Order: sequence, then structure tokens, then C-alpha cells
Amino acid sequence: MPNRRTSSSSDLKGDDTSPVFSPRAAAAFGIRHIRNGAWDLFHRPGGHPDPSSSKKINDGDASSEIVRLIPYAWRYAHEIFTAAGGWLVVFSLVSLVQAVIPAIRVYFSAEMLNLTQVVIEKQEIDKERLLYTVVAHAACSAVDNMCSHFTQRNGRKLQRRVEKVFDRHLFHARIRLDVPTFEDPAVQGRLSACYSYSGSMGWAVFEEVLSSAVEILNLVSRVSVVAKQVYDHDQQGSILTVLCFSGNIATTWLVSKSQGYELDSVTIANDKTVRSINGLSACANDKEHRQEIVTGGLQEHIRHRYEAAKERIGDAPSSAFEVLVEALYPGSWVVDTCIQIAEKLPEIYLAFYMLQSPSTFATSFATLRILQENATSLAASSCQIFARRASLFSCFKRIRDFYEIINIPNKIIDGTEAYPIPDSLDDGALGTGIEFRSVSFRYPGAKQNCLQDVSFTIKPGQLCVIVGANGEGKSTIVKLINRMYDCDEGKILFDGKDVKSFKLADLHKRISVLYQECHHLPVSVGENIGMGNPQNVDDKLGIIEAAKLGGASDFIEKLTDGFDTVLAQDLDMVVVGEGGSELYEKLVEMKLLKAPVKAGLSGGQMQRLALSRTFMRPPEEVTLCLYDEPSAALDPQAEYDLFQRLRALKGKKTMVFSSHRFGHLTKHADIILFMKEGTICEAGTHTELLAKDGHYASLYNIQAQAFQG
Ligand SMILES: Nc1ncnc2c1ncn2[C@@H]1O[C@H](COP(=O)(O)OP(=O)(O)OP(=O)(O)O)[C@@H](O)[C@H]1O
Repeated sequence: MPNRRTSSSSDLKGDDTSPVFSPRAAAAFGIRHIRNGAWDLFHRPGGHPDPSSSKKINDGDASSEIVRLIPYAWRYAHEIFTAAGGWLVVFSLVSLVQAVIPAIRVYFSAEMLNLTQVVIEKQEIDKERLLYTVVAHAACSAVDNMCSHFTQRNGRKLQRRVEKVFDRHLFHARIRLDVPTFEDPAVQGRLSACYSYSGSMGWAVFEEVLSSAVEILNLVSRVSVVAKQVYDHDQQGSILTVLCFSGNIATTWLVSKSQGYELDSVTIANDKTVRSINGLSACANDKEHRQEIVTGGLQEHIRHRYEAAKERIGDAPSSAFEVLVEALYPGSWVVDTCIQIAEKLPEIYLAFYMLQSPSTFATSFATLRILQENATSLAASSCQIFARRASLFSCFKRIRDFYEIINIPNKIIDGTEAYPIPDSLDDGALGTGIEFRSVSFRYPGAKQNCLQDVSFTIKPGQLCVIVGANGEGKSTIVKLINRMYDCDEGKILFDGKDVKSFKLADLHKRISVLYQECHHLPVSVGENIGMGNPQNVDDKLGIIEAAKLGGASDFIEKLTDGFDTVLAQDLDMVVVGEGGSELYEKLVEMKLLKAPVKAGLSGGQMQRLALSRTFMRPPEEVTLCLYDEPSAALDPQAEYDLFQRLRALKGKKTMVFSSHRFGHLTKHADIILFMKEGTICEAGTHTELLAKDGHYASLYNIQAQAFQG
């Protein structure tokens, strides 16, 4: 038997083979988790990612909450009607018309049965009434078809129109966030909650509201027709009605209880063996591996490994689909038996009744037919409408959350003053003067300070190199200068003024940064470079020139589409179920799953691309260059060329480098800062620090020895 457990148990820590896997973290976001054999199934109960939506609220709270939600609902209604206007009204009206058609059909079915009853009892037929009933019934089908055609044809168009508005809002809400706000798991959770499992929230909410109205109208109209039939024509109707409905309501309730999991799920193999089976299958199936397999004579080896892995999996599920089917249909013989008995109750009653008074057989049979035809769907509809209360409520809460996230305040507060300071002595012509005064900083969520009481001064136009071992805080200094984060204690000054007082847009315009982790954007190579100066993103000549300066021209020319080559993400997804992709994205966003990125470029090429991006900005605009390990992935020639080029800027711009390498840069530095455990333990020029014979001298000598043989 496969081993199935729920995530509530404390022993769920995931598999060591997947460092980012955390079912407990998933539970915190309202995503449930099941471990079945080697598989992990994540699902969102009721399709609502917001854990707060599952909280039970009493009626008093609910009504005051509803009052608070009204302004948001009003704003939402206003926005969707502005976007889709009259079409939305027509679409809603057609859907409502379609909602009453089933009731009209029931009415004419009842008419047919009544006519049959008259034929049986009196052996005569009302031809006119029969003709009218048949024609009207057919007309109903035609109108129903026309309505379906209309809603299908126009639904998608309307959906796109409504979604566009909300997609724009959501995009804006995301793109405007700064680093600490964006990294905040609470903010990520709120952003994720704004996606519904069928497209963007804007349309999903409209659909939910309209579907509720349609269901209510459908139910009310059908119940009226059935009730009229039962009470106009049959004395036994009330008992049959109770039996039909109670059986069906119980059935619907039992089924809803027994179905534990919806299709909105992601199933992944969190196990080395399954991953190995998938990899080996790919070896056997994919064309690209054939050459290596044949040349290397690997057939037998791969077959052996595949069989051994299959053996290890044993009787546990071997595919995501199997896992999903087991979760969806856990099955219960008690439930199934109850359903069977409940469905037969009205017939059993009728059989007893007919035995007692056979003369009323026809009448009761007609009523039973009408009731049986409708009871199941009416019971299901009433249960659904009942269940919809919660989802409607949570829909409006999602609207509120949506409008609130649009205005999530950024943690890095924008300054008000222009930079460079107008009328200052050099107006930034020589570069930015930087001062750290007793700066301490801790990353959000970290246990201890990453920088502790750091103080130093870099004069305008100076070249500063920050050195030290891994993890000592070099990159963090770069990030604080650039205001990616704000320090917790102390002050950072630009040209003698608190950096927080300057407008962020002005600072970003004057600072050119190259980060250690070079992430390309999933756009074209040319655009990746052009983005270095968003105002001139289409400046083709500028891009070509920047690529030359960054040393990227050579490899770009060799790419299939040159500057137009698109560097897209290739997610290796194992997703099952409707809405699963969206849930997968959420799991990735929440860093519960890793999204492997297919890198089309080597590390050095990525670095050259990122470097080229920094050359897009007009040189006179930039007053400060921040380079975090700019040459880590470059070959020696490229590194030498780069440093030659950058050194030529000395005296014209302030330059701050973080580096592990000594020599090329440090010999020319005006100031070297040696970092150890988040503090600056040595500061001075190359000559001064060598004379001091401390940490710097020791590391420099280690590197120098390598070249002395
Ligand atoms: N976003 C983050 N959240 C939490 N801790 C972080 C974060 N970024 C870095 N750190 C931690 O802060 C410390 C300093 O990191 P930093 O990147 O500044 O070091 P570094 O000196 O630049 O290292 P390297 O030479 O390896 O680039 C490290 O212990 C690191 O683990």
C-alpha cells in the first residue's frame, strides 16, 4: 500500500534531496499537502489560496465585514463596466435568460406527461395543446442554443477585456515594489492570492457573481414549476417530493464530503529515484541523447539503472496521475451504499402505495417522473448555492485584498530632494562622495547583523575596492549604497547629506551598478542590454556600442538571432490538474519549489551581457559606478580589458568595486576596505596595507605566490 500522510504531522520535512521543499511553509499559505509514496501533492482547498477565507465567521462579524467590503465592490463594478460596458450587461442578461430555460423545459415536459395522463384516462387527445407543447419545447432548445452560442462567442472577448484592466493593476502592483518589500513573504502571499484559479481575478469574480445569480434564478424557476405540477395534479406529491429531495440532498452532501481534493493541484516527485526514472526515460526517448548513448555504448547501463530504479519504487504510485486519482477519489463503500439506497426510496414508496390503490397509478407515475428528472439537479443546485455563500464572500474579500495590494507601501521610502545637489560645488562632475557612519544592517529575517558598525569615507572621483572572504558583507555594502536596502543603524551620506533624503529616481539615474549574480531578463539579448538605459531601450547603435564595451559583441554575433535572440525561462514542470500551473507558480514564488532555469548563455557570457548593460547610460550622467565582482566569470583577457577601461574613468567618477582578486585593481585603488565578519578590519592603499602586513598582505601574498611559481 502506498504510504499516505497529511502535512499536519510534525515529521514532514521533505526529502533531503530537495533543499527548497517545505510542506509546512505551504500549509502556512493555506496550501494543503499529501505525501503519497515518492510523490508530493499540493492542493488548495476550495480553490481559495487565502487562508483567512477558510476561517469561520459569525453572522455579526460577517455583516460588518460585508459593509466594509461595499466600497471595494462598488469600485470593482465601476471598473468592469467602464472596461466592458454595455456588452457586459447584454452578456449578463443572456445568461439570466438561459437560466430560466430549464424551468420552461420542465413545464413543457410536465405538460406532455399530463397530456399522456389524459390519453390513458379518457382515451382522447387535445391536438392543439399537444402541437403547441411540442413546438414550444423545440423553441426552447433553439433559444438555449442561441444563448450558449452567444455567451461562448462573446465570453472570451469580454473576459480578455476585463482581465486586461486587472492584469495591468496587478502588473503595476508588482513592478513598483522595492527589494525588501518584494522579498517579504507576507507581500508575496498577498500578491499570489490575487490570482484566481481560472484566469485573472477580475473575470473570476464577475463569473462567480453571475454564476450565483444564474444558479439562484435557475433553481427558483425550476422549483416553482415542479411545485406547481406536484400540487396541481397529485395528492401523493408531497410525500414523493420529500423522499426525492431528502435522498438527493443527502446524496449530494455525502458526495461533497467524500471528495477530499479538487483538481486544483500540483503533483511533484520529490524523490531521487523518481527523478532518476524520468531522466532515464528521457535518455531513451529524446533524440538529442541518442548520439551520446550509441557512441558511449550506454544502452545496457541505462537499461540496468532504469530497472533497478523501478524495483526501488515497488508498489508505490509511479506517476503523478495515479497520485492525483487516488487523492480525488478516495472511495468509500459506506457512502456508495447510502447513495444507492437513497436513490431508490421514492420508487419503494410508490410500489407500496400502488399495491394499496392501483387506480391512482398513472397520476403518481407522472409526478414521480417529473420529480426524479429534477430532484437530483435541484438538490445539487441548492447545495451548490449554499456552498457558494462562502466563496462569494471570499470573492469580495479578494477584491478588497486586490485593491489594497495595489497600494502596498514600499519599505524603502523615497526622498524628496534632487540629486546631485543643485548648485553644489561640482554638481556631481567629479563623482559622488560617500560616507558610512557607524552603519549596522541585518537582512530581513536573518538572525544576526550582516554589517556591524561600519564607517568609511570615499571622496568624489576615488576608486575604492572592497575585499574579503566569502560572506563577509562586501555585496551588502554595494546594496546599501544603492539603497536596495536601508541600514538599521547609523547613516549613509552622499556628498554630506543623508542618502535617504534624495529622490530614488535621481539616485538610480546617477548610479551604474553591476551585481554579482547576473540574471538575464526573459527578453531579447538586445533588450537586455538596452534596459541599461530604459529611455533608450530601442537605441540599436547604442546597444551595439555597449555590447562592444562590455565584451559581448563576439558571442552575440554567433547567436542564431543575434541581438534578437530571446532568453526565456524553461520551467521543468510536473503539473496535473486544472489551475495547477497557477498553483505551481505560487509554490515557486513562495520558494517552496525550485524553478530550474535553462540558461542559454555561459556564466561569462551572462556577465558580459550584464556589463554591457552598464554601458548604455550616457557617461556624463553617471557619477557613481558600483561593480560587485564584475570579473568573476570573465576570462583573464576580458578581465584585463575591463579593468583597463574602468581605470580610465578614475578621477571622473566615483567607483566602488567588490572583489576577491588582488592586483589589477587594488594596486590602483585610492582606498581598499578589508572586510571581516561584517566589519572593516583594515583600510588604506595597496602600499599602506602591504606595509601593515595584516590580512590584506597575507591574502595578496597567497595570490602573488601562484604567479611566482
Ligand atoms: N538576501 C539575504 N538575506 C539574508 N541573508 C543574506 C542575504 N544576502 C546575503 N546574506 C548574508 O549576508 C552575509 C553577507 O553577504 P554578502 O553577499 O554581502 O557577502 P560577500 O562578502 O559579498 O560574499 P561573496 O564574496 O561570497 O560575494 C552572508 O552571510 C550572507 O549569507
